[in-house]
Amino acid sequence: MLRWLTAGESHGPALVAILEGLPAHVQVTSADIGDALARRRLGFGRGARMKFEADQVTILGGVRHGETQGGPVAIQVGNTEWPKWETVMSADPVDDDVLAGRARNAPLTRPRPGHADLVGMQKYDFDEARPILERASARETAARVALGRVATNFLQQAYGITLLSHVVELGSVAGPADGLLPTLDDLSVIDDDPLRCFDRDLSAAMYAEVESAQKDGDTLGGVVEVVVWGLPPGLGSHVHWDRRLDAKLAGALMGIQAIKGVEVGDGFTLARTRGSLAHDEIVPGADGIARATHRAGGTEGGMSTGEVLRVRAAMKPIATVPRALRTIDTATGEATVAHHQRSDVCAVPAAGVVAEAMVALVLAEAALEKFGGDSVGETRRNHRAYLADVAERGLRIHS
Ligand SMILES: Cc1cc2nc3c(=O)[nH]c(=O)nc-3n(C[C@H](O)[C@H](O)[C@H](O)COP(=O)(O)O)c2cc1C
Ligand SMILES: C=C(O[C@@H]1CC(C(=O)O)=C[C@@H](OP(=O)(O)O)[C@H]1O)C(=O)O
Repeated sequence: MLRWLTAGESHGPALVAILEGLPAHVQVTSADIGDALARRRLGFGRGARMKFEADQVTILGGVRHGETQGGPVAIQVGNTEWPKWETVMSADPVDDDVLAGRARNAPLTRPRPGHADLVGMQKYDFDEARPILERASARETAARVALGRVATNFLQQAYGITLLSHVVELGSVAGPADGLLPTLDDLSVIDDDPLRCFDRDLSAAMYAEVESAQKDGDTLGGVVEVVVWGLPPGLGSHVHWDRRLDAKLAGALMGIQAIKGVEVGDGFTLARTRGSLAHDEIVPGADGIARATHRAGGTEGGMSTGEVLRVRAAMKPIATVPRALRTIDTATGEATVAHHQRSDVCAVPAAGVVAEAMVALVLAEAALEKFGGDSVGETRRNHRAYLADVAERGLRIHS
């Protein structure tokens, strides 16, 4: 079983992340994790913090000389701004008079609509939003991306599975039509574009959309797609709801801050399509069983089909709108506008990188459930033996 946890606040000293259940001999370095975090920091329309946030990576355990050892992998991602926040966010008690001298410590009593602020204050018995927003902040996604990179290395090294995300919609700019199956070559160039869109014309329109929102003091959401190549058939299961791969992917993607909708394959479009045009017919391929189309997005019956997997996540617009939204001051009960300092105008490309991480973690868990193994070599052998058996039974997938 693969388990993972993160801890830490947005303006605390660091985020920490633990991944437990990974086999020995996964090759991973702090430079790999640093690269993944750098991809998450990119994007057009991100706020001031992303320009200086350095994501200082330290692997604290589970890896020796660039290889996992079979024990839990622990990673720390340091927050560059910590010295400025040390008093306000100190874990140990701080004298009231010292705290009072800190501008950042003004109680946040104007909860921001669209954030966890108000309901968090109600639920956790706080008179201000600071303790809520610190943990609710998407800063935490840096820790998930760190873990996701370890899972991505594992998937690649053990089974030859590769995955990438791209932005398919941004604000009112709609991307590639449903059913389009981007190739690894299409998406390999995506890291050259901070908006992570592989269509140059669309990307240009997306830049204009962000600039226009920025000018208007507004924010944007969008839709990202994660595409996975090289999956074997049979990850997940049809036998019980909580073993379905599509359900696990949807849960993991919805678990990202600000994600409000998930689609597998052509998802919502399929609901508006007649059955004769909605499914992927099974046809003979040159070297195995093939599909005439790719509408299902690579799962049937809660299991990976062995086709390319496609999952989409819809992100709501950033909730800290510069043209501040109405709220109340909870200290006085009076109408006012929400607290606003700096924030992103658009974080959709970053959400795509986070979505990759979540998909990688879910797939790593599902693959280990299917193939087991305490070392990369062992799980690789099990995977190969399964694929050989499927082929022997005349059920090989066309590649
Ligand atoms: C990568 C990423 C960056 C984000 N940056 C911001 C931001 O700068 N300002 C903001 O208000 N919300 C930002 N968000 C979204 C908030 O964290 C999110 O709206 C908040 O947690 C409430 O959403 P929820 O209702 O889905 O939890 C970001 C989300 C992601 C995934
Ligand atoms: C720090 C990150 O994103 C932050 C997510 C975020 C939010 O409210 O979710 C608000 C902003 O943080 P701050 O309030 O410190 O400016 C973003 O910069 C990050 O992605 O690493």
